[in-house]
Amino acid sequence: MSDDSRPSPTTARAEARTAVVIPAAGRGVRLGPGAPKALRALNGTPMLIHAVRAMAASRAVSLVVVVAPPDGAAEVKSLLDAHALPERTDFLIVPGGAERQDSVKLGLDALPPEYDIVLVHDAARPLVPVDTVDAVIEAVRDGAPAVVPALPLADTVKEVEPASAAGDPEPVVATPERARLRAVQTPQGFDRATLVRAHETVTDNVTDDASMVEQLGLTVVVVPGHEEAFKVTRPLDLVLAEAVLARRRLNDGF
Ligand SMILES: Nc1ccn([C@@H]2O[C@H](COP(=O)(O)OP(=O)(O)OP(=O)(O)O)[C@@H](O)[C@H]2O)c(=O)n1
Ligand SMILES: C[C@](O)(CO)[C@H](O)COP(=O)(O)O
Repeated sequence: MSDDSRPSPTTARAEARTAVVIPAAGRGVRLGPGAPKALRALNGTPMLIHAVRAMAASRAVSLVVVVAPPDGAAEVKSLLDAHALPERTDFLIVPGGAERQDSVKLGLDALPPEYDIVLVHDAARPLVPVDTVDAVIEAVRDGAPAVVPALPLADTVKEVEPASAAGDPEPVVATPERARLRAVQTPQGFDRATLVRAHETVTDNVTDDASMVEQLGLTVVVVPGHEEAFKVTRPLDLVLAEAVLARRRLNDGF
């Protein structure tokens, strides 16, 4: 017997609630000595707070799970309490793990059952514009199991045979066709059940969540990324991030 009052799968996805997991437990070794990267300041405000605000700026996001440095959950709670954040958004804080993948899994494990769409967003990408966040959510709502924002590359990329010892030469093995390559950013968006299955199934070391979904044999959809969604990885990235914030302040007229 059919039940016409039951929502179709497409309608159900369009109405699904969205949560964001923000892995913020990394040390930031490539940025140099100092506090864990997510807690370092950009124009006086911790990078993590910028990232949380970037996610909470989307009206579709009703929960943000911050995955804190393993011994830093109390500090992260104090930071969230001390900064203005949208009241419509709920927050959870969980301690992170040894690798990014472990931290994302710990964040996923903390999600309440009512969230069917999950975004995973690096604290290290504090300046992603809300339009990019919304485009990712929209594509998941439209039915994609996994969505990544991405940009074409400016550099030519070479595949090399990695040196076995420091200083050894690294012969080039191949030059992939640049027009077919994309630099992938976050937030990456997922149907929750798919992302949970990917984290339960894939044990290889991977550098992003979408590649785990690829390993399940599912299609990952690309939407346009944004230059301001770059990852703060090395010291020069801090200079760029502060310049972007200064330009935004000028454009906003304060
Ligand atoms: N064990 C880890 C490692 C990384 N991350 C998070 O994953 C995101 C992307 O990682 P990356 O930029 O590599 O950060 P770090 O691991 O801190 O950087 P590095 O590799 O230079 O130490 C960051 O927001 C980082 O805090 C995490 O939550 N848990
Ligand atoms: C997830 C990611 O930001 C996509 O580009 C990236 O792979 C993270 O890499 P990292 O080495 O953990 O910074």
